[in-house]
Amino acid sequence: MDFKLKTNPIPNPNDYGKKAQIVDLGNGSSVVYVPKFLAYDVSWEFFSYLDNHIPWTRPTIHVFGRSCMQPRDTCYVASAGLPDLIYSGYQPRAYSWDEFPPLKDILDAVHKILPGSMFNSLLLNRYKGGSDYIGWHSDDEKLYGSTPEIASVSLGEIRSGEKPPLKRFKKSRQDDQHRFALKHGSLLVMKGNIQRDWLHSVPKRAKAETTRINLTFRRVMQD
Ligand SMILES: O=C(O)CCC(=O)C(=O)O
Ligand SMILES: [Fe+2]
Repeated sequence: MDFKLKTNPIPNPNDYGKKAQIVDLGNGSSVVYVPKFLAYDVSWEFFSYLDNHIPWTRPTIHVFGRSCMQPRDTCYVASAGLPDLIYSGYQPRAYSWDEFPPLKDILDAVHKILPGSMFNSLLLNRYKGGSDYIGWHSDDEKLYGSTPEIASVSLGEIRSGEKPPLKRFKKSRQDDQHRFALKHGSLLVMKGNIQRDWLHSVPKRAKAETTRINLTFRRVMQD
């Protein structure tokens, strides 16, 4: 008897509709990068809408037993009725998609390029220059399940710091690190075991002077 997998585990970059780069990180982790996901001008329109209309906050978070101000602005959008998101001792208020119609347009574009995806929440980050950052972490909160797919759209300044922004958990040899320069209008998708086995970050970068906005679309599991 012959068996054939229902889906091809190694997707063809053309399946993503636009020129995509697929990086297999081993052990069931991979990254898909689509540099020209959104058109350049449209991306700037989204950027200025989000920069001006999102109710950005810079909350106090709690890490390693200390309180500190989160080193970037943030906002959380989620469908009604989902379990609350809590990270670093902070529970962001969940805004509704209806309050920010352009976010629904970006969500539609993400759903279209990733058939079968059903994102229901979005964490937005705004880095107002090179000293704003996000430290090494993984998005391994239980509410996303064990192998979440997370789709990340970047707008504005490219932040490709000196340090690679993805490293394997325990080992951190140079060849176990990967760096992506996330372009204006690009999409990066983290897949499979990546939140279990890898860390990612956007390091400080002295040379970055302008603002970068990042949107991470996630699916909160419902019981
Ligand atoms: O800004 C980015 O590219 C990453 C954001 C991120 O990792 C997060 O919000 O969990
Ligand atoms: Fe993250």
